[in-house]
Amino acid sequence: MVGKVVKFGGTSLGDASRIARAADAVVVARSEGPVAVVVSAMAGVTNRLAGIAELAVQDAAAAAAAARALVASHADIAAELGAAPDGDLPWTPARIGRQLDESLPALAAGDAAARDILLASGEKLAAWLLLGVVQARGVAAAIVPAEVLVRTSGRHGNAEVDRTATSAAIAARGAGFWQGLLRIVPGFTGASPDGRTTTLGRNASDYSAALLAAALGWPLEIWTDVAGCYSADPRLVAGARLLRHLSLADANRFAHAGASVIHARTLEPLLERPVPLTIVNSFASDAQSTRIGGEVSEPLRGLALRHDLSLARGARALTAAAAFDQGDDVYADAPAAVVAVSEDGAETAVPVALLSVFDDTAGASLPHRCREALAASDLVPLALWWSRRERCVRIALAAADGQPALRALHRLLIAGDAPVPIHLAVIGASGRVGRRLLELVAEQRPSLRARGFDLRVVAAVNSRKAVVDAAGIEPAAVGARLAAANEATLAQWSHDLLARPERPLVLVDCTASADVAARYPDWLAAGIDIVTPNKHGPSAAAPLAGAIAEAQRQSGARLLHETTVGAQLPLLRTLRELTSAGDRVETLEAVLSGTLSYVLGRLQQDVPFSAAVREAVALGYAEPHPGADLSGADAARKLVILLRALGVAIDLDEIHLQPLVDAERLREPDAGRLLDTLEDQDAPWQRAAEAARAAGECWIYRASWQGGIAQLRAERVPLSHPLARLLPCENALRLSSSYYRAAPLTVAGPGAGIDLTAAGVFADLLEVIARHQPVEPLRQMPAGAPLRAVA
Ligand SMILES: NC(=O)C1=CN([C@@H]2O[C@H](COP(=O)(O)OP(=O)(O)OC[C@H]3O[C@@H](n4cnc5c(N)ncnc54)[C@H](O)[C@@H]3O)[C@@H](O)[C@H]2O)C=CC1
Ligand SMILES: N[C@@H](CC=O)C(=O)O
Repeated sequence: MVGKVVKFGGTSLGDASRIARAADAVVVARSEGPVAVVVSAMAGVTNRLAGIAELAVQDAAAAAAAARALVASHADIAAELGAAPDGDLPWTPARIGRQLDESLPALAAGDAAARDILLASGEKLAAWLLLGVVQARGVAAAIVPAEVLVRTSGRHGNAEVDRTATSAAIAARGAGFWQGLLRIVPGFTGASPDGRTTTLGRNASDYSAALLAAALGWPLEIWTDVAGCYSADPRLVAGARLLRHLSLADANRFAHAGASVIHARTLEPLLERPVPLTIVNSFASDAQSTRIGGEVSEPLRGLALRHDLSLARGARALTAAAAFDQGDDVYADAPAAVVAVSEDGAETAVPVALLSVFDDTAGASLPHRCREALAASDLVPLALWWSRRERCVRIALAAADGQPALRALHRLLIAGDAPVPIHLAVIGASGRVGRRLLELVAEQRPSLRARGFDLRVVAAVNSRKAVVDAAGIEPAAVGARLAAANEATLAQWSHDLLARPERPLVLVDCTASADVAARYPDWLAAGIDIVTPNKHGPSAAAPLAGAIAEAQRQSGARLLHETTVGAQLPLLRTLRELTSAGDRVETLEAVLSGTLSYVLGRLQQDVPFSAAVREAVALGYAEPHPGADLSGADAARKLVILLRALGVAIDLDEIHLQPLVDAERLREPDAGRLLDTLEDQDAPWQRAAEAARAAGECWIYRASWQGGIAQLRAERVPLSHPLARLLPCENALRLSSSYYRAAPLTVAGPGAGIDLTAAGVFADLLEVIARHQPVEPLRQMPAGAPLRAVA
């Protein structure tokens, strides 16, 4: 009976909930026939184990403590899942812990065999966890140690597999063994001829699974965090297409060129004994996948970029570059292999990008079309040649040109005139700003399409529910889709979103939630751009603010939040630009709260305080909880954001803040009940307004920064004061600086309101979108590189 081999990557087993989902998938698969499962270590565990191995050399006690903590964390997850395996177990966390303790002296001495025992324990612990959950779901299962199946050389750390001996060892167990119990095998691991544990090199669990599938003749499913193989890396190319059916040979050509997701080594056993391979996204609700092998295949059309190569300078260099295609795996394993050597043999290498372009429908015209596409994008290749062996065009480019060329060629050769999809996840989609933003998306979509972009809402979330749909959600249908959706926690929908492969993905946070803002570093690190009117992220204290900045720096994704101060007023960007041009703030005063500007303005028009607050709420100026406005806390966040734009390092707790109404009453969590308590403020505020009027003054809620002190409070100012002349809801800023000394820089206008805020958020969105123009401007050749094109 034919079964299947299912392999789970580290992200698919990243935490208790993911392990539970993996177990669910295994149970379903088992109900359909025999299954063997291969597991990676939980995400991050192999790196931690490698760190422990290094630590052991310097500080054995610290390494022992770290190893114990790591093992214990797996036992904790088993407890959380309520599932510890039973039966005849080859290992348990306790036994692995003892083994690691015992191997510490050898690890401290740098023993490679001990290091392999340590590294392999990640997969063993993951197998143990999955076994427990699968058994708890009523499936009879057992672990098979990889050491009894995978025969390798004794090269610890990166052992070579003896495929013949491995196939024989797997087959020797007999059909009944594999078809009876569900078998769980740790990936990445094997054993040397003398029976010692070896490891197969980084990311080798796919290879382990392929060895097992080929030996059993069973199809292989690799469950990972992407839906499969794309026509280009979807993190780099907007509009990359999922390749649904590839032949094994084409997948091998693509993988050799550096296409991500599948490693060429994984395909080797499958090429020898063909069985189909399917790549499945463990997290996506839609069932997209790439199937490799099998009866159906499509012509290969895609691009792969490698940027871990170097090209030596010198007259003969590029001619030699063509030898790249004749050499076997000159570049396959070395992190920065030299593609060619210079004439004098010196390795004065410059980093290059190597782009491989496959289009099996293009025939002999492909090199010519590539040249034209590069020229149309003002990109100059260092070399361009046809690889007869791989049937693709290879293009060597200056390293900085790699990604622009990838995007340009993908657009011009593969995607054609199809618009670039921009994927949107709207958080707070049922709120006032969120709903208006969705209307703008619907209204502006046609004009954006004419400019080559296809705006697609792929996720919509409110405080209780979430819809994620890669096929797109009509903006007008978001409300209904959310109403019909399942409940989802922030952790759940964030996790689903992080697993989405689509890029560009822009998360629009239209909440006022600190919990949502706390996730920004994770999303940014995953290359998800964020656009938001939520002040919690940009005004966050040091740890979160630092993590947000670092995630942007590392991934290149951006957080845009121009509306967090003054809604759509031209403020933050201008101030940042002035600061980068050398301006230095000296003093500033401002009215930053639209709500309080409105309320205090209406007092002057004899409207009672409590009625004015209700009006501000109804007009959409107030925060979801108006206590944030009345306490001054919302304005304080704006002052922090404003000062940071001016280069002043400041945190919220440094602001001297006087609330507009007493702090006790603001503890009321229910917004409606808070409004009901405000009537007793009417008389005192009426008296205060009259007294001010009698003195030729009015009340404003004034923000100031002077002598390094930032404060916010209600103040009386003469009617002639520039900040006194504002209409209700208007904001204003007066800034004196090194460039604005003679007369202050003044910006004033409506500073709150749903329409203006949503328009500002949309403007930020357009700025993010503009970065994804498919063709990028001309880049310079690296200075002083005497390279000669041989195209
Ligand atoms: N109204 C205005 O004039 C301006 C508003 N803003 C900001 O715009 C943002 C949105 O304001 P409104 O639309 O008035 O708020 P709202 O209360 O109408 O909507 C908030 C939305 O966020 C959702 N939400 C709350 N917590 C969530 C969570 N943890 N996970 C997922 N969704 C969650 C709610 O379900 C709702 O859909 C706020 O940050 C506000 O400060 C910024 C500038 C001006
Ligand atoms: N509640 C705010 C509006 C959004 O930032 C205000 O009143 O200014």
